[in-house]
Amino acid sequence: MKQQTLIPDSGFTDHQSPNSNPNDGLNGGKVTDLGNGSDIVYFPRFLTPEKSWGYLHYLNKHIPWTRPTIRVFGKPCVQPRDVCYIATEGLKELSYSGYKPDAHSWDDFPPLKEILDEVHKAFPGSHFNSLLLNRYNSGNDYVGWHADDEKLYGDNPEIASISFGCERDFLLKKRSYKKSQGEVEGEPPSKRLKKSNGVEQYSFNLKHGSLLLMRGNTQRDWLHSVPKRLKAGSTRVNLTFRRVM
Ligand SMILES: O=C(O)CCC(=O)C(=O)O
Ligand SMILES: [Fe+2]
Repeated sequence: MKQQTLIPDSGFTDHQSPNSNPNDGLNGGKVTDLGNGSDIVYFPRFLTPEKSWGYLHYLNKHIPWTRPTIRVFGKPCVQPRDVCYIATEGLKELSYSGYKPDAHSWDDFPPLKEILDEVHKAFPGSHFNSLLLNRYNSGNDYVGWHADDEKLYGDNPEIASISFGCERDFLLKKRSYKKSQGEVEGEPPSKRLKKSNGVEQYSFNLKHGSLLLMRGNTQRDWLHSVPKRLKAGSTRVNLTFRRVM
C-alpha cells in the first residue's frame, strides 16, 4: 500500500494540468515511483525562465553565501559549494556534519518569501519553514551522496528543491543496506540505470526553473547527490525547502 504523504499527487500531474503535454511535462509534475513508499515528483518548468533568471541574479548578488568547514568522517573539510540557511524564528537549530549554520530571516529576502508562497500554492497543505541554499560556481562544485534525514525533519520529510542556472545531474541511489524492492511501474521521466554492481540508480537533469520534490521514505531508503561535471561551466543555485517539525 502506498504511504500517505502530506502532499497529494493531485493538481500538478500532466493529465490534470490545463497546458499539459503528456510528453514534455509542461506545467505538470511527473511522478517517479522508487518503490516501497518513496517517490519523486519532477516539474521541469515550475517557474518561467524569465522569472528564474531574475531570481538567479538576485540570489547571486544578495545572499550572504559562505563556504563553511564541515567534518567528514571526523576530518575537517571545506564544503565543496557555497551555502546559506534561512529559517523561521524559534525553530530547532539545524546541525549537520558538525556544522550549525546561522539562520537568516525570510524578511531580509523578499524574493525567497515569494518563491516560498509559490511552493505553498502549488502544494496545498505544505508548511515549509526553512530553506537551505546551495551555489555551485562551476562543475567542480558538488554535493556528495547523502540523505536529508536529520531528526528535526521528522520521519518522512518532504523536500522541495528548485534549481536555477546551469543544468546539473541529480542522482539517487538506494541505500546499500536495503534489499531491492522490486520492479518500478511505468516510464519515469528520469534515466533509470542498473549499475553493473546491481545498485539501482536514477538520474534527473535539473532544468533552470524546475522543482523536484522528494517525499515518502526517500530520505530513509535513498541517497542523493549532485556530482562534479567538468563540462558544467556556469553557476547553478539550488533552493531546498524543508519543514522543521
Ligand atoms: O543541489 C541540489 O540539487 C541538491 C542539494 C541537496 O541535496 C541538499 O541541499 O541537501
Ligand atoms: Fe540533500
